[in-house]
Amino acid sequence: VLRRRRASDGQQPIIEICDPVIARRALMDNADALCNRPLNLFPVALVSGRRRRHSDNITSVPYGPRWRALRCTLNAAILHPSRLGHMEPLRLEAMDSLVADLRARCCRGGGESEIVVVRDILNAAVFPMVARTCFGSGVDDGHVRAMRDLLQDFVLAVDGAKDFAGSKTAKLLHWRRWRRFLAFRGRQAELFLPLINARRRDRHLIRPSGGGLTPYVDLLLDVRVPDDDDDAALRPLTDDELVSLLSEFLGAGPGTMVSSMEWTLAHLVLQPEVQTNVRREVDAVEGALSETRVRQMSYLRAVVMESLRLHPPIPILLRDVPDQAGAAAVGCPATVLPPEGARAHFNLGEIGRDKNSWTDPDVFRPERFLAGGEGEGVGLVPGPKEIKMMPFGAGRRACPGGGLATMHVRSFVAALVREFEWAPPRSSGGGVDLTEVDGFFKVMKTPLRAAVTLRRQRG
Ligand code: HEM
Repeated sequence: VLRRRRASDGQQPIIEICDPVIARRALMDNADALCNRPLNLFPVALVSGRRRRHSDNITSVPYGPRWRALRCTLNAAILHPSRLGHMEPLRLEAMDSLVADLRARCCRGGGESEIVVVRDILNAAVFPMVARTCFGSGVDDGHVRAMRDLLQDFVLAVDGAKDFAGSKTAKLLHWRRWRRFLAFRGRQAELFLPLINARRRDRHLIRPSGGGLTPYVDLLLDVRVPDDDDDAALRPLTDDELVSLLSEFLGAGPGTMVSSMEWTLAHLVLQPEVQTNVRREVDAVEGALSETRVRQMSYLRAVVMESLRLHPPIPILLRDVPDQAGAAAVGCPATVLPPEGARAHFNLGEIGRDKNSWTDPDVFRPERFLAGGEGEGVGLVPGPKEIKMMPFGAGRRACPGGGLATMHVRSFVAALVREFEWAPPRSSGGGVDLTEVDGFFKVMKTPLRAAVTLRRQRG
């Protein structure tokens, strides 16, 4: 339940929490004691060599006025439920282009089923949508591809960097990888700054993208944050901060959503009866898969919730345990806390599979989230009473993007199930391997390959 082990870089002990009751006590009852992430773990902070107070995106900024200003900016204009509708044109466009692409592949194959690597087709559809949420609809395909490649390389480098974070000796040993890692920030700046400057220059002339959606970069250009030395004085964001916040948005969104879509489709491939139930619900709806229509699909919601319970796309939630109050919050005797503090790792996969919360916790059974089921009333982010799962975290630093992300995931799955049949590939072994790999994201060790067959032509 409560495991203690030392971090691989030998720096701070890790307190691993797998019990939802301890997680609730730590993150809800003792929210004040645990409201920051361990900064020395963030490769971005390592690369920039910044001091703590200069950390510069929402994930890494310490809890306080600057965090509040940045988080409110993202929430108010993009993630707030009242704004989600503005995202609809971009989402429908991305779904249409994914469906058209898959349909063309099926037709070229003469109506036979086509084998697709699901992660690849999803990445190709989701990333451009998120990039346009950031930079506006005018950003060209070449730039979008370059950003996607860079972010993918970054995720790979971060996964590789884990074993040498913080340790000087290890850094020397892995100096090649380290240098490559150092180069990322420069490459991000080279790629993003021309786009930021173009928006700086032209944004007043350009209509908002996606039917009223103001690109994230425009919001960031307008925001004023408390100054580092004087909270009462406000200043615009620096170029460095802009690059970091945009990278965070591009990194947080597509990877998590594609992971969730891939896991969900894997279960639909393995359990055709679940796929049929989703299809029945989706087929009952005529016309575009608007947000309003998708919201009414309760079985689809249950399927996505069940997928998030079993395979939370972010495997571990991190908190800095700086002092005795923090140690007490995670149920750790203060006497075992070394002067340099500790890190708390909340294992989201194990918390979602707790046998005291769920019957047959390892079984994929969406019905548990329907009315009368044991998961009825469980939300994306837990309330103060109880934690049964927390794929979007909990407490002050919980993910602000859950509403948007699950709307994207549900809509894409609905579109793909409406147009195509999904089955295991008959050739090449034919199996679906549900083995997980925990890196930056929780992904399928063997990327899902599925046999896709066109169901019907839509007018
Ligand atoms: C399925 C998709 C997603 C999952 C599973 C996910 C999960 C998470 C988790 C577990 C955390 C840590 C929460 C904590 O420490 O308590 C987090 C933080 C965060 N997420 Fe997400 N996320 C998703 C999508 C998104 C999207 C689409 C955005 C932005 C548009 C986003 C923005 C953020 C930000 C800014 C934070 C840091 C919040 C803070 O420190 O105040 N996420 N996310």
